[in-house]
Amino acid sequence: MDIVFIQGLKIDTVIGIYDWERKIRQDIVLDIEMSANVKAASKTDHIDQALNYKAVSKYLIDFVQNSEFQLVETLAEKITQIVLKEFEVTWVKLTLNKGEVLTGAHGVGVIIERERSNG
Ligand SMILES: Nc1nc2c(c(=O)[nH]1)N=C([C@H](O)[C@@H](O)CO)CN2
Repeated sequence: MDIVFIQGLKIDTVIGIYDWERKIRQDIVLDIEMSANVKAASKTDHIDQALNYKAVSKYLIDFVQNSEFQLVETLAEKITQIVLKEFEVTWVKLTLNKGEVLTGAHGVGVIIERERSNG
C-alpha cells in the first residue's frame, strides 16, 4: 500500500473540557497518513490521478477551525471520517497532538487508524 502524508499541520480551534478552554483558541498539530495509488499518479504525472494533499489540508483546516469539540478523541474521529468520505482514501492514520497542555509533557493527544467500511 502506498501512502500520501501530511506532517505537522498546525490548526487553531476551540477544544477542551474546561471553562477557560471554551473561551480561547488553541493550536493542534496533525500528522496524517493516507492510502493512495501513487503508481497511477506517477504514470500520468497529473494531479488528477493523485491524492491531492493540498486539497485534503484545505478541507481539514476549514473544518477544524470551525469546530468546537471538547475531546481530542471526538475531533480525531471526525477528521478521519472526513478523509475517508471526501477523498479517494480507504485507510487513514491520524496523530492529533494538542501540545504542551499537560505540565511536564511535550504533548498529549491521540493516534487512531480507520478503514473505510464496505457499502
Ligand atoms: N483522553 C483525554 N483526556 C483529556 C482531554 C481529552 O480531550 N482527552 N482533555 C483534557 C483537557 O481539555 C486538557 O487538554 C486541558 O488541560 C484533559 N484530559
